[in-house]
Amino acid sequence: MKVINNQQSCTDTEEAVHLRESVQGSTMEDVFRLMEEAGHEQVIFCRHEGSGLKSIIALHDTTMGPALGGCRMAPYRTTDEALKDVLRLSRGMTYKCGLADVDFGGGKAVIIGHPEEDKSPEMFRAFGRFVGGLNGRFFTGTDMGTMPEDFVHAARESESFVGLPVSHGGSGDTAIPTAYGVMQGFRATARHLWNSTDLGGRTVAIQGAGKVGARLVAQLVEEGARVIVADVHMDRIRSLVEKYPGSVEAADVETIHRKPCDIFSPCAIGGVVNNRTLDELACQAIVGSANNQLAEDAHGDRLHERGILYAPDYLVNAGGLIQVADELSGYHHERVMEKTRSIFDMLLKIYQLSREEDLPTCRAADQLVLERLRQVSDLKRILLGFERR
Ligand SMILES: NC(=O)c1ccc[n+]([C@@H]2O[C@H](COP(=O)([O-])OP(=O)(O)OC[C@H]3O[C@@H](n4cnc5c(N)ncnc54)[C@H](O)[C@@H]3O)[C@@H](O)[C@H]2O)c1
Repeated sequence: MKVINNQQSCTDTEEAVHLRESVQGSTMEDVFRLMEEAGHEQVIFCRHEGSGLKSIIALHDTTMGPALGGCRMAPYRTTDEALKDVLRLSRGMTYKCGLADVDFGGGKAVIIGHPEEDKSPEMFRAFGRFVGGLNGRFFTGTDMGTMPEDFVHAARESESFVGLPVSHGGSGDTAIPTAYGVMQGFRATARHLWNSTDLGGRTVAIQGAGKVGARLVAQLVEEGARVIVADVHMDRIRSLVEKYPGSVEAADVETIHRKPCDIFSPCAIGGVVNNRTLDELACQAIVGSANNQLAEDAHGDRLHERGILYAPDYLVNAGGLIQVADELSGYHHERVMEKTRSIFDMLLKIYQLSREEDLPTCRAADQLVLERLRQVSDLKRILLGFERR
């Protein structure tokens, strides 16, 4: 990042003066203020003229290990919007890694650009070089707007990439462990609410029948549950209703959250629990794969007041993260599924803490993450070795 000296020199161009004024005005100060507010360690701005790459990498917390998190590509309207997104997402990754009990910290990258128009192999190679320059402080892969194939180019420049296509050493579709983790979430919720992990006879309303949602429908039907499902792609719903007659019912995307059910499962978009939907929810619990289901933390407090049990999304959807993290220790499918199974126990622990301390579950989960960070940083006080400089 270019830092301009306070003093104006007599050789300054008009452009340099303008840049200094905008930097002095607020931008640099704001980046540090934003980093301070959420506790970020490092923010890196990357620009490559030839490929048009403009990227921001944010490392939130590396107490538990190198930062791990996807790289999102989106046509952000302003740098400010991109910066705020990467700061928010990277902080979320610290929490996700904390509860998933993986030895990684929180990080994320964004590339500013249109995923369908602006990509090129050179752009991802340039990104690969910037990530490589972090010398193992950050590992990344796909997120919204990026595909495993994009990182085949990036991986030519550095080894800090995960989630590559299987033909390039990646571990394959993360929706498999993600759906498995959500099933653990359903079972833990059933145990907590109804004292049995059996989902037979329960009604689950699933918003989004994509890679994760469609897998959940199949598994729930197999366990004897009744499923209500909505998706903006009507063909996906039609084929599920035809495949599972009598067990699956179609619902409208606008009203699925209002359907009376045991569990509402958001598996499409974020922010589904918001000021508009909160009072309309007719479920006993919310357990789903979508990221950032609560529009704001305060909505978690209101769910608690309403007596709706909320399974923190960053725990329940951690199966995909567990899989890509495992790639860095030589991927092993059974090990991934075993670790993903532990979402069941962790969720029960959160529900228990929430009940004992009358805390919203989202706050109980945050508390457990902070406790893990404290324990790991205490462990790291033990010196591993000494290298003569
Ligand atoms: N796949 C993973 O490993 C993984 C991991 C963690 C989190 N997640 C999150 O889980 C969610 C589902 O992931 P996925 O891999 O199944 O994605 P996907 O893109 O395969 O499926 C999403 C589905 O939601 C539908 N949809 C979009 N907007 C909708 C709306 N307003 N109402 C109803 N349906 C709508 C889409 O048509 C699509 O069928 C996403 O929010 C994703 O970020 C996924």
